[in-house]
Amino acid sequence: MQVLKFGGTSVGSVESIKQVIQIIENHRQKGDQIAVVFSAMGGITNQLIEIGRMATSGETDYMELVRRIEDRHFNVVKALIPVKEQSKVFANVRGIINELEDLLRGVSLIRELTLRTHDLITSFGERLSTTILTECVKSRGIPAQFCDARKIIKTDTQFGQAEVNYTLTNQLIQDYFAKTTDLQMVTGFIGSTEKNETTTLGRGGSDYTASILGAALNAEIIDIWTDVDGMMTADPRKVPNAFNIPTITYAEAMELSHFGAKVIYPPSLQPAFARNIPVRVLNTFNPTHEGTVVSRTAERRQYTITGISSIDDIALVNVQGSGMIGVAGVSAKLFGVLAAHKISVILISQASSEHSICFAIDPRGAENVKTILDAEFAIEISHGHIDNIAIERDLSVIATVGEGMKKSSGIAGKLFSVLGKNGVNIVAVAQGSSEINISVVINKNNLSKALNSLHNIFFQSEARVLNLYLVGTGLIGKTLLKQIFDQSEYLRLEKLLKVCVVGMTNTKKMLLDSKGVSLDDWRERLLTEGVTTSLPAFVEKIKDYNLPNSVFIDCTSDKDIVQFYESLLDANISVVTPNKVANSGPYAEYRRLQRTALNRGVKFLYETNVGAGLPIINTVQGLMTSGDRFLKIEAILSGTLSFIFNTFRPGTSFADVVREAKEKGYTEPDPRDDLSGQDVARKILILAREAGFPLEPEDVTINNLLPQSCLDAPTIPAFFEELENNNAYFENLLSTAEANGEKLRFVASFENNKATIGLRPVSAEHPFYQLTGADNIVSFTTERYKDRPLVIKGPGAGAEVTASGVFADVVSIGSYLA
Ligand SMILES: NC(=O)C1=CN([C@@H]2O[C@H](COP(=O)(O)OP(=O)(O)OC[C@H]3O[C@@H](n4cnc5c(N)ncnc54)[C@H](OP(=O)(O)O)[C@@H]3O)[C@@H](O)[C@H]2O)C=CC1
Ligand SMILES: N[C@@H](CC=O)C(=O)O
Ligand code: NA
Repeated sequence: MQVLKFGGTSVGSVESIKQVIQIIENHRQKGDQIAVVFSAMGGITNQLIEIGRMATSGETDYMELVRRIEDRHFNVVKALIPVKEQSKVFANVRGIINELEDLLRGVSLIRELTLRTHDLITSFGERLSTTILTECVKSRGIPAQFCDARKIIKTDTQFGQAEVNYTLTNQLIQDYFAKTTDLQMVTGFIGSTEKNETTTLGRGGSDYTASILGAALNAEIIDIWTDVDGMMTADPRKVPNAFNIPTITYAEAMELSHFGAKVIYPPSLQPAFARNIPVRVLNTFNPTHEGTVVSRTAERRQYTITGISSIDDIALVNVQGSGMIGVAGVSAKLFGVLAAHKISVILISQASSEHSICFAIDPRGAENVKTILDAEFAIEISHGHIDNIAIERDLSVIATVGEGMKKSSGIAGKLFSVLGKNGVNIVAVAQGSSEINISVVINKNNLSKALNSLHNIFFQSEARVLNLYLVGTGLIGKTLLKQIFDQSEYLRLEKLLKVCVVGMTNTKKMLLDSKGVSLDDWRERLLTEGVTTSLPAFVEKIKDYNLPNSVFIDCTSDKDIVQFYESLLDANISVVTPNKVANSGPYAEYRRLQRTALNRGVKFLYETNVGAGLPIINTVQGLMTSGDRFLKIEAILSGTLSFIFNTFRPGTSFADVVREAKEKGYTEPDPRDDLSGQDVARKILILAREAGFPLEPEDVTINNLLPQSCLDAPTIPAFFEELENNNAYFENLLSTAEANGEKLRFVASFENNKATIGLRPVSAEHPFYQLTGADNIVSFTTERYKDRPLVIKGPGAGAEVTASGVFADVVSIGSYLA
């Protein structure tokens, strides 16, 4: 025997009823022995409740609503039952409606609606739907019989939420089914007392009917047909990556449903659970989908977590005071008074110090609870044993549920760590010793971020999502976007990383899309959909979005953007940048950013500040971490100047060589920064700081290479003009060096707390002599690398190598967050 139950949407329209009939026919064709339970047509129960209310308050137009109910059922008859059989069914439906009308007339006369009458009125929904469904099935040649559940489900007299008398009910069901071979079409939701008064079974009523029936008949399975593909790992409206759960245990379903998953109401499945009968949740509108099987034990799973659920709005009540420590009976009194006032408590947490108890409630009742507790604990409060009763609002609870969590270590660690890394403060925690639910209370504004980051971390076959915000779509920015686009498939498959660019801006326009901007047409979208921008507006948007695993990438050379870094890091957003400005300003500012990132558990990465993609900063940090000490740094740190002095020949134009360096993407946006030595000064300053020396910008001595007129040039074109004017000067520099068999190198050095940069002729024996192209070279002499220095050498400028360095920093944040 299999029991099928169809909910309100499944029997809500002609089209859906066709699906239902098809499902029933499929079972019949397979020879399955089935019984079918029906809810009222979607919306009818609420209408009946409204009609009851109207009749009680003397509103006469309730008859209009009754007409509409009748019409809706008649329309199904007209559409699904052959014409010659219709009149009999119309008469049948009319008979039921007449009974309802008589009842309502009585109610409107006495102007009183008891719970008992209320139950009787609402019973008409299931009686009407099941009557029609029975006729529809019969008209297709299936021997079916209408079964009024009031004959077989016996309850007490708690109208509205009656208790089932299982001994009597099981016997009645078994006797009834023993006597018939016809397909039984059973009204859900309703039963009757021993005196045959109509009762209803409360929330989840028709599921309950199916469960009672299944248990009494020892069914193989109970199929609950709904309008969704079973239960999901999270609410898909809040977590777009949520997916179907194929199997779940009763206990898990219970924990998840308590937290708002509305697909089924697991307490109504208790009779099936007690007899170990699996319940399958299926979709009438997608009948081939496997749905979710709820059973006593779930199969071995891929994930330790089964689902994540939330109650979006709660208030937390905190009862605290030194007078509570070691005093028995405080919680009994507290929860006793709450129970007496029928206040439902969602979550409780008490630390072993016994100094405070906090509990979560529906925020609508918060003021009332405060009044009640203030009165109940008035004496304790006046004596100072209990502080004031404090209410905290705008909170949410997230429940992470799964049998796989039992006796499995590291789950809580992972949960707290991912929330921590995303800046989600945990206000309260509760985990029962059943170990299948860890509930955390957080601020409501972090709910979406928390749900999505937890879902992302616990359902591991999914790629981790990294949300990127890019400022600067110039040379480095656009190259980075291209590299991310080209590499996205690899990252997804090999690194389980989904890199989403959710925001981008330049000086003209910004574009934000929380689903991610596709990187094949970002340029067009930025141009057409982008809106007027400013850095404060962009940063504000980022904070509003409040997405998990966020990274801010500064690919500008802007000097003012630095002011936003700290607040971004503070909001748990990592920062990656090739822009050297932040790290080469006042030392205190540099330190503050480092500390903020550290305190917040996020990353501030800038490998490309020195030597573009060459692993220079990482190397220094590695040496520092492992306890080495720096004695001397000697380096060529400008790709531009390297290129220039490797390319310039007497008799050619120095300005043209600088132009070529710019075209090749080696120079700063403003090439005066390179030629003035400013860029190199910043780099050696950053290196010295990374090596543990608290240098200020003015501690770097710049031996300038340019004639004064070039330094004074007010604009970039004027600068190039001055370079042309001074060609002889540059030729002279070069030929003097060459006459001595030397080459010109712009060298930065740091030793004995002193940083110096400047042009230096080097002879053939010097390791910097052989440098070609736009290469950089850095030589570190340290305690451990004293006899022979540690040397890093290679291309130190250019779009591809720089963007790839930025990219590597971004990906390392992905690995860190995972
Ligand atoms: N080239 C190289 O080899 C290396 C470069 N770097 C660093 O990379 C950074 C970027 O260089 P590059 O790509 O060549 O520079 P570009 O001039 O090509 O691009 C800069 C981008 O930043 C945008 N921008 C500037 N200021 C703002 C602002 N206030 N708000 C929003 N957007 C802004 C510009 O907007 P718009 O398009 O509207 O002008 C532009 O898109 C620099 O800091 C540089 O030092 C670091 C290592 C190596
Ligand atoms: N302009 C710089 C680029 C890297 O920071 C250089 O030439 O090295
Ligand atoms: Na580097």
